Amino acid sequence: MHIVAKGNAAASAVSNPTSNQHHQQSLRRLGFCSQLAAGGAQHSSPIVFPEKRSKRVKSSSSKRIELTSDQPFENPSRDEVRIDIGGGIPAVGDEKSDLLGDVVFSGKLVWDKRKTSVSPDTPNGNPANLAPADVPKQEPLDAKLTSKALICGSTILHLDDVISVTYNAGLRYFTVHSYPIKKGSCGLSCFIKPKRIRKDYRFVATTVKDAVQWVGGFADLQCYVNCLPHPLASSKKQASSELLPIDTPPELLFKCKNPPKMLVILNPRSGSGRSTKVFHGIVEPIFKLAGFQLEVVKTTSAGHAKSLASTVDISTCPDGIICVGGDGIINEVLNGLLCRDNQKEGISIPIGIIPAGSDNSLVWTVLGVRDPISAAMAIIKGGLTATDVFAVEWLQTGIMHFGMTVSYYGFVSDVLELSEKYQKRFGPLRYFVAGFLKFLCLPKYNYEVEYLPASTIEDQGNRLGDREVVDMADLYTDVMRRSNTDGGMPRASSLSSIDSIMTPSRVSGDLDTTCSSTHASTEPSEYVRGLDPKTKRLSSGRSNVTTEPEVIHPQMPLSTTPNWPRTRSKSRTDKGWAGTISTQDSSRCSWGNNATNDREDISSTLSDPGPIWDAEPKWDGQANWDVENHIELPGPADDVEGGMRKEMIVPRLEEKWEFRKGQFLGILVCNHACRSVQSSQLVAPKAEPDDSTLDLVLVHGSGRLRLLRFFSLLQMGRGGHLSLPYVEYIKVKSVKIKAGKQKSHSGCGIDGELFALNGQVMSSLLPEQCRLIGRRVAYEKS
Ligand SMILES: Nc1ncnc2c1ncn2[C@@H]1O[C@H](COP(=O)(O)OP(=O)(O)OP(=O)(O)O)[C@@H](O)[C@H]1O
Repeated sequence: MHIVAKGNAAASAVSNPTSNQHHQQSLRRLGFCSQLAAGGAQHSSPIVFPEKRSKRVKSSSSKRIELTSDQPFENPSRDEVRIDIGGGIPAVGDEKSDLLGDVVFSGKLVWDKRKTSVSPDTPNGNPANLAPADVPKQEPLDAKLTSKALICGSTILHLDDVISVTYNAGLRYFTVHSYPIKKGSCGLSCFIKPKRIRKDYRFVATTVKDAVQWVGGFADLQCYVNCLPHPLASSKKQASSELLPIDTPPELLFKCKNPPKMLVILNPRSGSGRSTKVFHGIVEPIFKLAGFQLEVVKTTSAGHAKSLASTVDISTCPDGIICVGGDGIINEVLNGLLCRDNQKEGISIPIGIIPAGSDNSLVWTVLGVRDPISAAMAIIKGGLTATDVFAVEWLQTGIMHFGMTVSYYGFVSDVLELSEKYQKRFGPLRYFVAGFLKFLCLPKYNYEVEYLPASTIEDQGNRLGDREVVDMADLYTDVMRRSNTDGGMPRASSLSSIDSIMTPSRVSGDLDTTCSSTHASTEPSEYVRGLDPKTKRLSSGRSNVTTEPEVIHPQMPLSTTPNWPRTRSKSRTDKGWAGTISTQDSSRCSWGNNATNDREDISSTLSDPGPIWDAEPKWDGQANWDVENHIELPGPADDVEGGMRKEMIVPRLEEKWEFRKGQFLGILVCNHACRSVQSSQLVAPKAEPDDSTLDLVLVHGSGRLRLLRFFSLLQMGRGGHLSLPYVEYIKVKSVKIKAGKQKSHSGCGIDGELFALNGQVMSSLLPEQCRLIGRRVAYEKS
């Protein structure tokens, strides 16, 4: 292993400049962020956000030092405590220490562990009460700031855990604010959940200019910097020789960027009322530390969040909306966003989630975080994770409701409905009570289910010759118009109930199997029978229809469009996402295999920005989500926005809708794996939130024994429930469900909202994806 350059040489090169000009050049050469501040007004506690520094950091790569295993730190202090924050990162000197990334800056630092009093002037922990020359009498340690960590002596502080850095202009001190995971002591660690706690590390650089370099290095690495005025500036005290003049030269200030501005929608009833405490007590201070500007609105009733999201002026919260609560409040916000006049803008508004409800399956499953601090850090670190959105459409009325987690029918939706009655009396226990009662008097549920397996589309997508060209505009869905009218029952509760539904005490089995497996072509459902002739043929899988003119019946669903319902009457040009529909439809339907791969590429780009020097600033200026962060799937070039009629390719007449009819204990249509925060439950292990498919779980039959076996295996979280002989698990593009004759058991739950299942509903994915703020982390880490 080789040392490319000596870190201290680089450090001293900038710490002793001969002139201001030389100094600025040095800073530039090293890629630091000493950009001219916008005037001297920056003394007023500016919050600093890094600029696009990637190129500068990159260009300095020749001067960067590679951290290698044969470059041990010299003279580590004896009383130094090694803090391996984050776990699993090797100690400096280990053969894997290059995992800590490229060195951005190196030099000497003193880790000042003395306690300082916290005053109103120093809320961020910088030592205003210490005299500038009051440096602890400790030996300076070799220190390096790498792209992944700050290493001081044998201490490693991972940047993943860092929220921001506070620096007072003109001082040698700077403070790093972090929330590392505190592990339990060895004996208890397996019983105690790892928890993040705040830790502030104060360091003293060799010189003021060095301090600026260190802080600039953090800014280069996308850490937020709170740059405060000199502590003596206000008291007009004489600056010592070590201090810079009160009017700090502008080249030593970091350029201020607009801090992220977001709207927080907080459901004060979530999690039995703990959400307010969670937000104000735990999460808000973290956002403040990171410089976020938040406008907090507490909901006053069910539906408030939806109306807020549908009407909010996005220029007041250009960086997104943060939902504080359970899955229900997120669902409201999603539906509100999709109700906006400009739907394309609506769905592109990023959604952040702070879990504070009974269950938060979405953020846990998709981002891998389940505690509020980790969720806040994911938002602060930024990045976007694309997530499919499904629409459940009531085919007879055209009403739509959107979701990102799951829609469900049968026993679970019945329990949710019943649990509403016990909300006040039992709180979160209501699911258990309702589940138990429902279990004791378990009804029989009858449904007709039609589904379009995902593989059918992909197979057909490869057979170019068999495709039919359909005018894209005819397939455009007027989703907004119909989704504005909500129908059905009032909301009952969330999916969390699946987890906590029941532990039955009595079992009596009833092992009837009444499912029938029929092909849609031979036994179309009533709904399919009601379609126009062409649609019927499309749905039934016959392959001899080619060019006859298409008749579109208002209010009539079309089964040729597996991923989205088709348009009725809305004009094409005024709909924001028409163009993207064209692109995505094509990729979803016609080039299924390629599309899947391309989509994964795109998703991974979103989730992983690559090396830090290639990363864009996360909150750079005013967000323009359409342009800067638009998630677009690959597909043929189109120009719908320009008014051209687009064509898309739809698999021709080969859609093999499968048909099931009979008794079902439950039907679950999952958009992601549906992990539960409360247990190891995992409903759809193969589901991915961005794979353009839905995962259908059919629990056939009736009877308590079946139900008990299913739930017992479901709770184990190993997918055992899917191996039961009466459970089917299929990846699908679209599902149609219709209740049997027992109208009393016909609820439909969507992400915690409960609706009446009147007539037939169809679940399918929207062509656009939603953006959750944050990147996925490994589940174990949270
Ligand atoms: N101020 C309010 N008063 C009453 N209900 C509200 C209020 N704000 C939101 N709601 C409703 O509460 C529902 C549940 O919210 P959320 O999912 O955030 O909490 P939760 O604790 O997970 O609840 P649950 O376990 O019942 O789903 C939302 O769907 C919304 O309709």
